[in-house]
Amino acid sequence: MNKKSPIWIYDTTLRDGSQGEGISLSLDDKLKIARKLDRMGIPFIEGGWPGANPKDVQFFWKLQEEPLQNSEVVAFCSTRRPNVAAAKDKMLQAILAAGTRWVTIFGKSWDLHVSETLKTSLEENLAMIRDTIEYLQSQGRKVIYDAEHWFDGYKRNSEYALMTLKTALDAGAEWLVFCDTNGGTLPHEISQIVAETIAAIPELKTRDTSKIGIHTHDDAGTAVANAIAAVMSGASMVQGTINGYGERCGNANLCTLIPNLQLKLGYQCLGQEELSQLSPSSRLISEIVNLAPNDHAPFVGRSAFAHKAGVHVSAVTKNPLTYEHIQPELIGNQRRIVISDQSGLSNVLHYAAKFGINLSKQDVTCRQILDKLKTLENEGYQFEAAEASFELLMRSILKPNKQLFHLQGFQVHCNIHQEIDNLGSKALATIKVEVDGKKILEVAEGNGPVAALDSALRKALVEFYPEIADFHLADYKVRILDGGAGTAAKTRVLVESGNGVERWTTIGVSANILDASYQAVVEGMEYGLLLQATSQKKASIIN
Ligand SMILES: CC(=O)SCCNC(=O)CCNC(=O)[C@H](O)C(C)(C)COP(=O)(O)OP(=O)(O)OC[C@H]1O[C@@H](n2cnc3c(N)ncnc32)[C@H](O)[C@@H]1OP(=O)(O)O
Ligand SMILES: CC(=O)C(=O)O
Repeated sequence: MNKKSPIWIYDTTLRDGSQGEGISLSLDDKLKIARKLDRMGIPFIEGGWPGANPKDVQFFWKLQEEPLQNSEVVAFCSTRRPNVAAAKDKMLQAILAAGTRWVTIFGKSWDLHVSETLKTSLEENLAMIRDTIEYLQSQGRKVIYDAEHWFDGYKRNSEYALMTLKTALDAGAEWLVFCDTNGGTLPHEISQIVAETIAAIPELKTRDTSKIGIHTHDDAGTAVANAIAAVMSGASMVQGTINGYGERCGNANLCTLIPNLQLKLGYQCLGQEELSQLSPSSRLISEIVNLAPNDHAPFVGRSAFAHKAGVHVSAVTKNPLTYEHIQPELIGNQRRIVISDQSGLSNVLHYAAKFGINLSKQDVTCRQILDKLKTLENEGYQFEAAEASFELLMRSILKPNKQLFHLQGFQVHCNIHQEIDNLGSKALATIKVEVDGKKILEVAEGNGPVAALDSALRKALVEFYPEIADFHLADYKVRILDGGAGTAAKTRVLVESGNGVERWTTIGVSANILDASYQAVVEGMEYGLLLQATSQKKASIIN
C-alpha cells in the first residue's frame, strides 16, 4: 500500500463530545482527557467554548499554566452576533482570553439558518464571517472555520453556501471544515459535494496542500464512512471524538476512523506506538466520562476480536487471518476466545491450554467436556461470563474432585418489615454441613439473604479451609432467564469473588434464587482454593 499524505486529526471530545446526552465532565476530567490525547499525539484538541460556561474558561486558564506537550489546544466559538462589532462581541473577547494559538469558529452556510436562526440578512451573515476571522487574525490567532450545515446548505442553495466559504477563505481562515451538522448526508453525497466545492474554489486544494477538513455526525449511522469519503475526495483534516461521543447520535468515532484511514487506506494519522495505545485510551476515556465502554465497538471494543463460534475458533487458531481483518495488537486490542454452546472442541482446547491442562481433540474427555458444557448452557448456564466455573467443570470431568463438604441443608430468614436491628442485619442464615465426617451447624447474619448465607458457610468451613477467610464477595448479578414464567422463573446468578490479588466469576442456575446463589458462592470458594493450591504448587517448583 502506498503511503499517502498525512491526515490532521482534530479531536472534539471535550467540546462536541460534551454535547452528548449523559456526559458531564468536571474540570479535572477535561484536563485528564486532554493530557491523554496529548500523549496520543493528537495534533488538535478542541477544549471547549470559553465564555459558554465557567468550566471551559478555567480549562483554558489551567492549560496556560501547564501547557500540553504535543497537541495544539483549540478554543471554539461562533461568529460574532449580528449587528455587533467583532471587537465588542463578548464571546470573541472570551475566546481571545483563552490564550490559544488556534481558534475554531463556526458560521452559517445554510440560508435557512441565516433567516430562521440568526434572523438576519444573507449579507450580514457574510459580514459576520469575514469580520470575525479578520478580527481574530488581527489578534494573532490562526483560524479554523467550521462551515456549519455545509452539505445541507450546499444542497439547498449552493451559490450562497459557496459565497460563505469564499468569504472565510479570503478573510484568512487556515482550514475550512465541511460540517455535516445534522448527520443525515450519505457517503456518495459527501464525495460529490466535496468534489464540486473543490471545483468551484480550486484554492481549497492544490496538488501540495489541502485546506479542507471534515466534521461528521452519526445520525444516519454513516459518520465514519462520510469522513472517509471526504478524505478520499481531498479533505486532510478529520474532526471526531473518542468513542464517537457527541450531540444526538454522536460524532465520527476517531477510534474507528483513525485505524481505517491508517491501516486500510495508508494515510498517516498517528505514530505506530500511539496507534497501539488506541484501545486502552478508548477504555480509559470511557472510564473518565463514566459511560460503560461499548464492547462491540469496531477495532477497540473488548469483543472486536472475540471469537465464539466453533468454526471460527478452529480456523483462527490455525491462522488468525481467517477471521480477523487486522492484527488486534496494532491498535492495542487482543484476541479472545469465548466459551458457550456455540463452541466446538477447538474452544475447549484453547481453555484447557489456558488453564494449564493437557488435552487433545482425540481425548474422549474433550468431547465429554463439550457435551456437558452444551447441556448446562441449555439449562441456563452462561460460561462465557464465568470462566472460573468452566475451569471447575473441566477439572471435575477430568478428575472427579473430592467434594469440599457435604451440604445437609440451609435455611434463610429475612426480616423485611422491621427496622434493621442493632447489629444492622436484615437476614439470618443457618447451615448444616459435613466435612471429613464432622457435622457442623452454623448461624450468621447479613444485610441480605445471600450475604447471610455466605457468612454462615464461611464460618462452617474456615476451620477446615482457613484460606477462605481471605476471600470476599466482590460483585453479585442476577438475571431472570424465562421472564414469562413470572416469579417461578429460572434465575442465573453470577458471583465475582476476590482474594485481594485476583478476581474470578462463578455461576449458579436454579428456579430458586437462593439455590442459584448458593451454587455460585460455593464454586467461588472452590475456585479460590484451587487458585491457592496452584500458586503454592508453582512456588514449591520455583523454590
Ligand atoms: C453545531 C454546533 O454544535 S455549534 C456548538 C453548540 N454548542 C453549544 O451551544 C454549547 C454551549 N452553548 C451555550 O452555552 C449557550 O448556548 C451560549 C452561551 C453559546 C449562548 O447562550 P444564549 O446567549 O443564552 O443563547 P441561546 O443558547 O438561547 O441561543 C443561541 C444564540 O446563538 C446564535 N447563534 C447560533 N449560531 C451562531 C453563529 N454561527 N454566529 C452567531 N450567532 C449564532 C443564535 O442565533 C442564538 O441567538 P439569539 O439568542 O439572538 O436567538
Ligand atoms: C461545528 C459543529 O459542531 C457542527 O457543525 O456539527
